[in-house]
Amino acid sequence: HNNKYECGRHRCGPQGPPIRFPFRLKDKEPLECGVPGFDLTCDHKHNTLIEFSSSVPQLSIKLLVMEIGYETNFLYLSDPENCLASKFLKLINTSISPFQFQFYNDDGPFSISIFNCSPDEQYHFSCPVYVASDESETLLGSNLVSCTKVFNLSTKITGIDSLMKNRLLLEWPKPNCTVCEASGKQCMLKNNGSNAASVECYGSITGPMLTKKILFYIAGPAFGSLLLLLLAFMLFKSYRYFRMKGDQARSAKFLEDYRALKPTRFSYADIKRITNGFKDKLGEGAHGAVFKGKLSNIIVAVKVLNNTIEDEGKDFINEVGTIGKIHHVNVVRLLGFCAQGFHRALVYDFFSKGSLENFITTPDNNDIFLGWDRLHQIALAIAKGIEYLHHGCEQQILHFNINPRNILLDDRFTPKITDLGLAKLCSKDKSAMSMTAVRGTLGYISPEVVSRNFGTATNKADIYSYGMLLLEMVGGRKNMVTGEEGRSHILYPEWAHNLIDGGDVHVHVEDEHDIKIARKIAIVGLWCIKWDPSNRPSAKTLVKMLESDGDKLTVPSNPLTNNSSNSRGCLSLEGKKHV
Ligand SMILES: Nc1ncnc2c1ncn2[C@@H]1O[C@H](COP(=O)(O)OP(=O)(O)OP(=O)(O)O)[C@@H](O)[C@H]1O
Repeated sequence: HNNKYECGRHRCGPQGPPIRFPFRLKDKEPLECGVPGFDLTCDHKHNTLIEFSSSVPQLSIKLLVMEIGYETNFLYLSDPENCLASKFLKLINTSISPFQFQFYNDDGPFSISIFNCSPDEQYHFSCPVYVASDESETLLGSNLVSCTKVFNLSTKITGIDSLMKNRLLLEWPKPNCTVCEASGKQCMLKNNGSNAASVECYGSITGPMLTKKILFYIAGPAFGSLLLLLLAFMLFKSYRYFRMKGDQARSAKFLEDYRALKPTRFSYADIKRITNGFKDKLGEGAHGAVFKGKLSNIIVAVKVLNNTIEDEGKDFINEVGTIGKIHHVNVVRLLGFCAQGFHRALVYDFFSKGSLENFITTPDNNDIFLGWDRLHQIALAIAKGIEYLHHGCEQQILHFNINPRNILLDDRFTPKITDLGLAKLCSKDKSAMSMTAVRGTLGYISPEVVSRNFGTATNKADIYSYGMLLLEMVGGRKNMVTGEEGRSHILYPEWAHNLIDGGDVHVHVEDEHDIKIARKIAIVGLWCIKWDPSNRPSAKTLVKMLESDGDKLTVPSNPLTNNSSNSRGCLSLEGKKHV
């Protein structure tokens, strides 16, 4: 009993049956681990063997233990030489105690025949002796013409057929551990092994067997998983390494392009990485969503375009090439782009203050209002940006969508015109409500762009939009009117003329200097929105007008003078100082 925990820990090989009471691994386990007659051994191939010895040495045989049915008291054997039939002849003449062959209970004895076949026939069989449970049938079926019957046996032993399959079933009546086994416990003889009929249960099978089980069922897979993990880790490391190498190369290329003021082409995977899986969304416009990203320590904004078509993106790349050549302090620079399958993206510098729209407000909104000097600087800088687009490039560039949302501000409130050429880059407009991709944003579109009846669209369309933007900056109101009622105001903003009434600016302004600025911006704005494009100033003139002190600027006439007094778009400024 002291050694009981030494018992039941063995197996000859990973596939072999577990060896526990009443079996014992001879020479490895103490005697009390098993019962006499149940000794097993292992061969050098890790097979489990049982020996049935006889006083006549030639009759002693060793068979392979394939399976031990501890809960059913069955032992499944086979012959390592694959000639179980000949071994069977010896077995029935040998004591196989404590085992017995399985017996029929009901059907009584039956006969078997054992044949010796000529060498010619023997190749059909694994060994010279053939067993048939039904003589004639087997002989006919197998056409054993050159076999001679060597043995006839009338027996109640069942399962003889399985000898042909090299399988023999033995059972042991005692000791009977089925109860212990069924309850997951270990089994041992009572009273120190004096009576094989009487057993008791203790511990659990999983206890002593655990080490083995751990080895075979847990440690094995665990080790395998560990190996897999190690492999995966190494793969991941090398992937990271090559990715890092790739990233470094891309970063180097990007920095090179950046210095050369050239947009870099990125793959969609790059775009994903730059935006960290599109994590930080800055906003969404009519053409797509904008995400914050990082590239070689440069913070970028990535615009992922909607409504793209899958093609080689040649037009897109050409267009991007043109836009990529545009470099001006007041125009957003295109750092890179992506054209892969359906994917189209544009990579720009990131501007922390967002768009000018965030700062369109009345002067009394101290938290947002930028101050008249700064507004003036912004207005002038935008005009310079437009002047560059219209007159400073090889090819005239028309924006067609100047509006406060498309003016971004950097840390020092330097304005940058963005969304350049987007109308051309995008195949279709998503939001028919607020935008017409080719024409611009409602509220900023010039009459001739809305309808060709009013003339042809020229660079003066951008001047019109810019004028609306200036008037918004002064009036502090959003120039977007939606719904049926607002339609006429979009076409011609009467309210803008009310900003300047009789030469005075109708905005809440205290300081003389500020009044001058507000007046100047408003007058320039009004000139820009003249109905006839030819009456609008060019971008060059705009710059001059805004750079002048403004005293000599005349207020343009209001084409709607007759009904302007009851204008629905009138700016309500009650209670504020009229200057
Ligand atoms: N380069 C950038 N840096 C910082 N923010 C940006 C940048 N580009 C765009 N944004 C922000 O992303 C949001 C969406 O911009 P986007 O240009 O797509 O739309 P929009 O101009 O508002 O609309 P639309 O495209 O219809 O004119 C806006 O809030 C804008 O301020």
